[in-house]
Amino acid sequence: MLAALAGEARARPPFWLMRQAGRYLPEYRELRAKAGSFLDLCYNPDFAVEVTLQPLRRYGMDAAILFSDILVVPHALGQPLAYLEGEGPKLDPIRNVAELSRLSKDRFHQTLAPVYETLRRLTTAIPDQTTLIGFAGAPWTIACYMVEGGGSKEYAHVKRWAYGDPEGFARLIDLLVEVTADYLCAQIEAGAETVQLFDSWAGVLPIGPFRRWVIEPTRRIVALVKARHPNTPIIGFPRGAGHAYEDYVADSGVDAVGLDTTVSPLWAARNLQTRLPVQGNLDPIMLAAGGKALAAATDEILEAFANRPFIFNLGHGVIQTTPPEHVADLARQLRRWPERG
Ligand SMILES: Cc1c2[nH]c(c1CCC(=O)O)Cc1[nH]c(c(CCC(=O)O)c1C)Cc1[nH]c(c(CCC(=O)O)c1C)Cc1[nH]c(c(C)c1CCC(=O)O)C2
Repeated sequence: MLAALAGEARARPPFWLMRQAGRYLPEYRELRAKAGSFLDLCYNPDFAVEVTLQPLRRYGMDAAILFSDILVVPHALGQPLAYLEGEGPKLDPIRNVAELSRLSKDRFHQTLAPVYETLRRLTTAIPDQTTLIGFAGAPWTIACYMVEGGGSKEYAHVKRWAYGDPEGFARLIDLLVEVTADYLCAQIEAGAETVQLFDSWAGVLPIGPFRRWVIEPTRRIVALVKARHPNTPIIGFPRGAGHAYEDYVADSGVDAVGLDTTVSPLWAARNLQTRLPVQGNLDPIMLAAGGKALAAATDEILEAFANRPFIFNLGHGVIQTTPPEHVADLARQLRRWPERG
């Protein structure tokens, strides 16, 4: 995977899957029940290491992604967070500049110390040739959850703040740029060999605000991390960016880009710089569906990206109802390539 990130086209592309650890695996559900809450799982290095290793044992991915969540960052800034069964994450929303005073950097690294410990242990727990991936949410996406107080359909609160009081909203984004760069550096110092910035809600913004709240904060984080760790590749994943993918890769400074499910592989192969490593972009529902359609969709992606640096992945995370056998089928097909399944 590091060779692909350095710009090498591999005959057999490396692969890993976003959300490769999680509820579709029975061994995850078992450990999750033992841990109690999801946050207990994230902040307990014994559990987090074990959960990170579970998919590798079954499928031998080329990379291990740290088991944690993007929302530990607002949590470490002091914003109360809970994961409610069947409802997803809930935070006490922050809706204006005055409410920013509820956040504090004082206990940030202390709260996240178990995450760094998990990475340190993973450096020796994973096979030598397996790449260790760290991650964080990008400021826009983290702000979406912090302001809405959880997931949302419209992202109306966060957009109204960003559009109506850009100077005030910039204070939240600036704080997130600073702590996220610091967090990624600490992950690299603990052993992460590459880091991915998840911007899951990049696609809800029109182009002007997209430049200001997606590209610009990402560019600043990349510059801050590169100043301390110039050789660690950074993968950007601006999900739903559409045509703005071109601007994102041209202006953010990321070393590689994750493509979501809606991006045509042929469009990407034609329109993104040929030396730029790309990652993606099988529809997670295709993986859940399985069978011939899965095999054909996989071949199509592999063919489109055959002669460029490429990392096979999904276009978004593995969904809970995915049969584990389908992941085994996919791994077998990827390992055989360029021989057809
Ligand atoms: C938006 C986002 C979140 N978290 C994440 C994102 C960005 C990627 C994306 O767009 O999906 C990123 C994430 N979340 C998780 C990882 C672990 C590493 C991996 O295997 O990829 C990573 C990289 C574990 C998780 N994060 C979460 C779970 C499920 C928790 C459980 O066991 O109940 C896991 C395994 C919880 C979570 N965390 C989040 C939501 C919306 C939810 C609830 C949805 C759900 O329950 O599936 C926030």
